[in-house]
This record gives sequence, structure tokens and C-alpha cells, in this order.
Amino acid sequence: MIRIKVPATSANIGVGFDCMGLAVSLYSTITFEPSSDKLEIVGCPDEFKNEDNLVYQAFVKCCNFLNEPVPNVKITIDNTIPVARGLGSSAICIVAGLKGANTWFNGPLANDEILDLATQMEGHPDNVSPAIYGNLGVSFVDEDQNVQTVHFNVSPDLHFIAMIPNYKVSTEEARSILPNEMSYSDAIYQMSHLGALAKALELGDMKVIHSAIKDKMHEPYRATLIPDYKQAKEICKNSNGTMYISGSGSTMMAITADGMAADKIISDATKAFPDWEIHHLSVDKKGATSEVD
Ligand SMILES: Nc1ncnc2c1ncn2[C@@H]1O[C@H](COP(=O)(O)OP(=O)(O)O)[C@@H](O)[C@H]1O
Ligand SMILES: N[C@@H](CCOP(=O)(O)O)C(=O)O
Repeated sequence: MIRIKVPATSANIGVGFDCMGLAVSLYSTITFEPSSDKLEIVGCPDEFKNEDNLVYQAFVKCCNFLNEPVPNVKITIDNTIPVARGLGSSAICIVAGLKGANTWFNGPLANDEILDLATQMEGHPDNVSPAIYGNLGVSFVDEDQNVQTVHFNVSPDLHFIAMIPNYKVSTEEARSILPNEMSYSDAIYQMSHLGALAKALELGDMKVIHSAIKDKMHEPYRATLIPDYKQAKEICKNSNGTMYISGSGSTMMAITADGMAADKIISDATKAFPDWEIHHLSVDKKGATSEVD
């Protein structure tokens, strides 16, 4: 049996729209084993138990890329990450399917080739890069359509608190409400803030993080899709933390370098939003792993 474990990812981190993402300590495990049926899928909602399943689509894509016949397969999904909450559940499916097929055929593809295939499927590299490599990734698609990616170690002093609402935000809708153009001055704003943010996350410099993370490209528009955005932001502000919308939402991620402040954010958010999942997370450093039993 092949077992692929993939971390959840928090994309954008404010100013890094479609290019920056962080692997965090929440995981899904997906197994692949031979089956007498063409396809068996266990462990996910009925709506995904068919050939359109994203894990299977990625598995097939990798088999085709390798010019190998698609084997009969049983896929078992053990998912702890809620769907459509901005924690990269689609990236998990894609990376697991590609890595599952690659491992099935004894691993001919390196991670950079898996990243190219994963980005083609996901449409942007910000989730799939850290899902594959761990840590904080900054990526772009170059003129030859290859993905270039670099990774930063995030300071171990930083605490990440995921506040996961009990409602979804569709990535499609959250992309459709964005404007088509931005001004030169806003582009300069984004570039300068992004460069500084990446280094500040590495250093754990909360003063710079707090101001560099403030986005003009997507977060002001998407905040309107999250009814509790203002209240969650206020909770973080009261503890001197900062907050951004994770991926396309609805999860909001707090960052602080102060352990007591992290505890206070967790207790205040739990009181204010008793039906939400609140997780105190660390950075995943390994990315997707594969084991064969
Ligand atoms: N367990 C699963 N099995 C199959 N597909 C899944 C599963 N979890 C998520 N997906 C796919 O990922 C999509 C959600 O991706 P997306 O809207 O980008 O939200 P997220 O923020 O969770 O990545 C689902 O519509 C589905 O296609
Ligand atoms: N850059 C994308 C990231 C989407 O992440 P997800 O976890 O919500 O799928 C975007 O902001 O649309």
C-alpha cells in the first residue's frame, strides 16, 4: 500500500496573492492500493466518489505523463481539513494523486516535475509548492511554463492560529469578485511589501510583519464574503496579533510571536465563535511524504 501524507497550506499571506504559501501542521493521509475494480474511493463525501475525484484525476494525469497504463486502484482518503475554507484541500488532493501515481511506478519524477504538473491542475503554485516542499514557498511560472520556487524557513517564534468558520467561501466566487486591473502605484506597494514580508517571516519580526502583510489586491474585496472578518480581526488586534485571510477564505489566520497572546486569541475566538474550529498551528517543514508498506 502507498501512503501519502500532505500538509494543509495557507496561501497568499496577505500580499502574496497567487505566489506565496505556507505549509502548516494539519494533515490529510491518502492511500493507494491495487483493486479488482477500476476505481474504489473510500473516506470522502459521496459527491466525490467517482472518476471526477480530484485525487483520481491527478493520479491519472501522472500515469499519462509517465506513459503508463492507469492501474485499477482503491483510494482511501483520511481528511481532517475542511473543504473550501482556504486551507488548500484541493492542493492536497492534487499533490496526493500525483505523488501516489509517481510512487506506484517507483518514483521517476522529481519534486520539481510534480510541482509543474500540480500547478497546471491547480492554476496557481502558491498552495501546491509548500504542500510538496513544506515551509514558506514563493513561486512563479516562468516563460517556459515551468514553476520556479524558493523556500524560507519561518521563525520558530511565530504562532499561527487558524480560525476556521463553520461556513465555506467558494474559491471561484472569491476570484470572480476581484478587479481585472491595478495601478502602477499599487503594484509597487505589493512588490515592496511582499519582499519585506518574506524576510520578516523568516526573522520573526512582528513589527515588519504587521505592516508588510496589509494587502491591496484581494483581501479588501474578499473580506466582504466573510461576515465575521471584522470581529475576528478585532480579536487579533486586542492581543497585538496580526491577521490575514487564508487562501480565498473563509479561514482567517492570526500570527503572533507571543505565546500568551496566542492563548488569548484562541480563548477569545473560541468564546466569540463556539461553532468554529480553532487550531494553534506550527509550520510544517517536510511537505508531502510517501511511504510504501
Ligand atoms: N476529499 C476530497 N475528495 C475529492 N475532492 C476533494 C476533496 N476535498 C476537496 N476536494 C476538491 O477540492 C475542492 C475544494 O477546493 P477549493 O474550492 O479550492 O477550496 P480549498 O480552499 O479547500 O482548497 C472541492 O470542490 C473538490 O473538488
Ligand atoms: N491564491 C489563491 C489561493 C486559493 O487557496 P485555497 O486554499 O482557498 O484553495 C486564491 O487566493 O484564490
